Amino acid sequence: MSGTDGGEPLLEVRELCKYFSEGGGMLGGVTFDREFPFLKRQRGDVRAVESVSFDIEKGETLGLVGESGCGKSTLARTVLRLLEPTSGSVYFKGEDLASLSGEPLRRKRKDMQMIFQDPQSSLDPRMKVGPIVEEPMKAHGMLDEEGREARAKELLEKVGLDPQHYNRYPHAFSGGQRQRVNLARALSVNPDFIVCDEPVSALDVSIQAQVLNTMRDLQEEFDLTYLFIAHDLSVIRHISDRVAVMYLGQMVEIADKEELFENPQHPYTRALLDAIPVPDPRSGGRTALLTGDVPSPIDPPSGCRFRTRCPSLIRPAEYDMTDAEWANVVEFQRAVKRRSFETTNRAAVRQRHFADAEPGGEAGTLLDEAIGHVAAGEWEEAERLLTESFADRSVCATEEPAYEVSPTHGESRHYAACHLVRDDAVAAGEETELASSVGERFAGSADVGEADD
Ligand SMILES: Nc1ncnc2c1ncn2[C@@H]1O[C@H](COP(=O)(O)OP(=O)(O)OP(=O)(O)O)[C@@H](O)[C@H]1O
Repeated sequence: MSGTDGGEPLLEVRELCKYFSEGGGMLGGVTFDREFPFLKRQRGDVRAVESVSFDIEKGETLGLVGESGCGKSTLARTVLRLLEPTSGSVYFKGEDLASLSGEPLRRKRKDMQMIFQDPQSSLDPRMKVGPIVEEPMKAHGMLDEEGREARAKELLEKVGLDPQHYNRYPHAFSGGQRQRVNLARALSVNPDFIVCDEPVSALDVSIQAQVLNTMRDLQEEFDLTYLFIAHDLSVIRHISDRVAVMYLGQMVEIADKEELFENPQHPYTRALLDAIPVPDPRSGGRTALLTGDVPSPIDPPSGCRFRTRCPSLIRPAEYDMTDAEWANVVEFQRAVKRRSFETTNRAAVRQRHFADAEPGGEAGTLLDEAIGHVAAGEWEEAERLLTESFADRSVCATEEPAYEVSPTHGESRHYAACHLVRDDAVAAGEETELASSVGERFAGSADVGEADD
């Protein structure tokens, strides 16, 4: 899903995957605990980044947002080839980075710099800031000693520091100033592209905006392109032209900033936006929070990875249910999975979960069976029956979503990986292998649920 129209992309990322091996083992990936040998551990690859595609146009800032552990840093490092991709391609100025190694890759790296979250630990405390800024120039054989010193002083001034501080040590600077030193250091080799990994997260809120403004000024002056990672949507809103939202290793939505904030299409994006603290303390700060645990990237859910927490899971077409009945079924299935209530008897379970709306027909029969298991304390049986009969039959489980919709703000393309938008889509991804094997019965026939989020 290339993000932009018109201009040449500086960076093109295609179907990029990065898996971390968690060992294999002789027993087919199963290991045993030494202290508690009855405990088995399933090992497999951590699918940190899976099939990610996007473009970044020259001169723009793409904001990358998502909860901790969703794969933002791994994606950034894999794009820069600091980590070897498992598969997929990264084209920088039209050149496939995967085809480079050794000296040509090292030379290319000059054009692609990275700034990290913690300005403290990324600066060597034993070095003065002048030599710190000069270090990358030295490594790439740029200028002579005098030239490097002059450029370092000039850059210190450009990033908002006093060039007289050339001989100071990092500890003499505040957090914001240290991040400015990092900026000067990254700029020293005249890069085209800078990956900024949570560059202001460790700074006081009052300092964040100042550093972000400097970054924007530098972008203009030096014709820079940024991939800007943050978990804080207000920071993303401040700096980005377009925004990409990541969940459990995959892109779920990419759109123009205004489009993403004003017309979000993915329930995960909406949940993130709802979780932004609001300024009025009387409203309770946060309006809604994401519930449920993030599944393991070792064994992510089929279809849409967000479906196990999604407030808008689509009802399987084969069941005749009202929205309220379906909402109760989903809530019950998740509660059983979490074992989040005490087992009592059938009537109490019904009263607790289906007082206002209980489905009849085939769904009602299955539900009755599941409630019977719960009342008998047979949690596993209940969980299996509910998952197989309901959650796994949703199109959200059987088909991987990939759609493009028409934007209502701006010109950029709007990608949304959610089946809820399929009726409005101008383009859709191909049916996956999973869909054709598991979901044949449901493909093309599932109904779009109207559960509100
Ligand atoms: N070297 C590694 N070996 C195994 N798993 C890893 C490795 N690095 C990252 N992971 C796993 O990959 C997933 C993505 O991690 P990553 O650090 O990229 O996420 P993130 O979104 O940048 O998180 P944060 O905002 O906390 O930095 C996580 O499940 C993490 O545990």
